[in-house]
Amino acid sequence: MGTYTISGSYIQPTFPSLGHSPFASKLPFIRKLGFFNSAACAGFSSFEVKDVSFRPPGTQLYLLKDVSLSLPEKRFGLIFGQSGSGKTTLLQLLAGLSKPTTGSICVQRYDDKGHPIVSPEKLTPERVGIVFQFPERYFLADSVLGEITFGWPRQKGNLQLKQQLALNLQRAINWVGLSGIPLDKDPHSLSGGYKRRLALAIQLVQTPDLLILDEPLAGLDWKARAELVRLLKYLKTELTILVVSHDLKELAALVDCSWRMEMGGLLRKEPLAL
Ligand SMILES: Nc1ncnc2c1ncn2[C@@H]1O[C@H](COP(=O)(O)OP(=O)(O)OP(=O)(O)O)[C@@H](O)[C@H]1O
Repeated sequence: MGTYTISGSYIQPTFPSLGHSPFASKLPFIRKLGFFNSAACAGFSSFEVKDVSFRPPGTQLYLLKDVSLSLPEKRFGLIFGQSGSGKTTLLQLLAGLSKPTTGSICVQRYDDKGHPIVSPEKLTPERVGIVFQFPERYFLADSVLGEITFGWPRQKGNLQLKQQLALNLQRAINWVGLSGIPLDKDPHSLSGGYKRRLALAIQLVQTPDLLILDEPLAGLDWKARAELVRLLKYLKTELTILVVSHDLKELAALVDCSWRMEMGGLLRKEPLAL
């Protein structure tokens, strides 16, 4: 693993060449590294799912049928619906973990008047951060810093990328309110709420254009849930967030767009009725 100099609240990673890490094959697919800097120009972007159907390879059953949705940047979207209806399946497609059988998942740029500018771009996995249900179950490192940097490049070179990662790391830790936690603390010893913050920080290091959360409040006590909702309210000012959750009441104040997933993988827009 790389080594890190921690001085005050600053972190300086150094990356020795380790060749092929024995952990590489176990690297969870959620630790994707990538960068995308949204073009700073007028107008806005929207994440657009168009007529997506999905049938797992080798099966005849469609889990999603003609799903369409549009989520403008810096908005908070919520998908709800019965267990087994296909919500997680849709998130996996958005994160690029499976490919739609038909349909497209794109980012469309619009001008100030809402007219599309240029052709839609494919939403690539590097532009998406995903935090699965109970992300703490996938923690592998024995320190907070090790957990955040687990998927970072270990080989020599690409200094610019590493410097950028270190800066992003500092920002992600501040964003999620982990700056008071020693970076050498065992992540397994954190409280439930802080484990979720850590899972978020891991994804925020890559500055995702779209942050996807599957049941972010599940399994937390009331206090940790309230704190996480507050954190999501703040993150919403910086990022586009799409959440799958059964906790409609607690998230309602954050939600800009909502959809119900019907059994059989049919998605329809539906405002929250609380
Ligand atoms: N690879 C697969 N092959 C066949 N069926 C699958 C596959 N993956 C998921 N399913 C089935 O697809 C349906 C939708 O699953 P999914 O996990 O997306 O539902 P969900 O709405 O997220 O449920 P929950 O709220 O319980 O997480 C379920 O019936 C599930 O068993």
